[in-house]
Amino acid sequence: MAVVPVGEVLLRRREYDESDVRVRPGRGSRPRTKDRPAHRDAVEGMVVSVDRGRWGVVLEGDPDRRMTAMRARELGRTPIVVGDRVGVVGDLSGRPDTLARIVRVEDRSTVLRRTADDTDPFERVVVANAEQLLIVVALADPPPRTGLVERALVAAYAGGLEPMLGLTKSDLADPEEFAAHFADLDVPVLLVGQGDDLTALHERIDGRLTALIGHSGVGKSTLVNRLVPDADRATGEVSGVGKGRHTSTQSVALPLPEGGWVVDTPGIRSFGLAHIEPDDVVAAFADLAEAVEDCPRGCTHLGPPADPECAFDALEGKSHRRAMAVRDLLAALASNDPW
Ligand SMILES: Nc1nc2c(ncn2[C@@H]2O[C@H](COP(=O)(O)OP(=O)(O)OP(=O)(O)O)[C@@H](O)[C@H]2O)c(=O)[nH]1
Ligand SMILES: [Zn+2]
Repeated sequence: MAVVPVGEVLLRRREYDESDVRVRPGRGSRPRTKDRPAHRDAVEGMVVSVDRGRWGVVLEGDPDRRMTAMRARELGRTPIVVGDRVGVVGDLSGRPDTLARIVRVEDRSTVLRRTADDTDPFERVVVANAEQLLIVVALADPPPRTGLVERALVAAYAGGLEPMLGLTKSDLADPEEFAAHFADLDVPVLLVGQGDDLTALHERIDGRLTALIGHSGVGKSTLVNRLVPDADRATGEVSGVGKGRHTSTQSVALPLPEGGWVVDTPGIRSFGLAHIEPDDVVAAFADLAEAVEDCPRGCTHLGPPADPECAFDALEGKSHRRAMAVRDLLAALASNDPW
């Protein structure tokens, strides 16, 4: 039975659209909302799928207690996304043709966003409350692009997710050179290709909520099918309870047999970096967050010539190396090229 730990912050309630509230990990500055006395009897659930006005919800983290729900009218157009912690009332039996009602959406502890692209003009939260982001990258076929990974890392740090890199196709190319780019960030790097042993990955994802992203063709589906042996069936089941067919552009949470969830995020091609400030990224690193308190006001931490007095440049040793690696991420953020 999968049980997803519920962060203290998630127990507070949300009554309006806070999808624009920026999550600053480690600062304790969560948005405050008024407590809502109604629906005290609502049962806690997690959203595992979204399909045109219907949400797949599991009760208390148990994949076997799955139901379809609608959004209560009083929530208006409050976005509800995969990973959201919700309160549900009504028919919770999950039997065919029954519909529960989502009456509450809890504050999110993390948000992974995507920007607008040509298929979807709106910026959206793709996954809420994921503790980690597994960035799946092929070492060849297609060749890896550090820029793409840097942007994913920025989105993870700014959204409060712990990132890790999962490299595939190490049978086609040596991982060392690519992995070296990210060594100073202390991002865990795991081999997760077709022939790789997944024990180390399981140690990190079992019992937790992990979002997976990856460019088309990197082998993400191959990996998901190894992690969740009945993933295709699970996806089908989720769609079966909704209004229509599952659309492959929606995120879906899949239960790991060992407990915990992976959220597959098909079709994500860009991240909402335009709305991220350099300090949102820096905040993910305690030593660097402290250092930048000595930076001049408005410092973007890019170093000379833009920021000649950046405190990053006064650091030494490991912190300096990490600062320079973070500076590379901030440069990717500043350039704001799409993937
Ligand atoms: N050589 C090699 N091929 C792999 C590995 N992992 C996956 N592949 C192959 O790469 C191709 C793409 O894999 P998929 O799992 O479909 O990739 P995906 O990232 O889900 O791509 P989309 O389905 O397009 O989103 C398939 O032909 C896989 O068999 C690997 O570790 N090594
Ligand atoms: Zn600075």
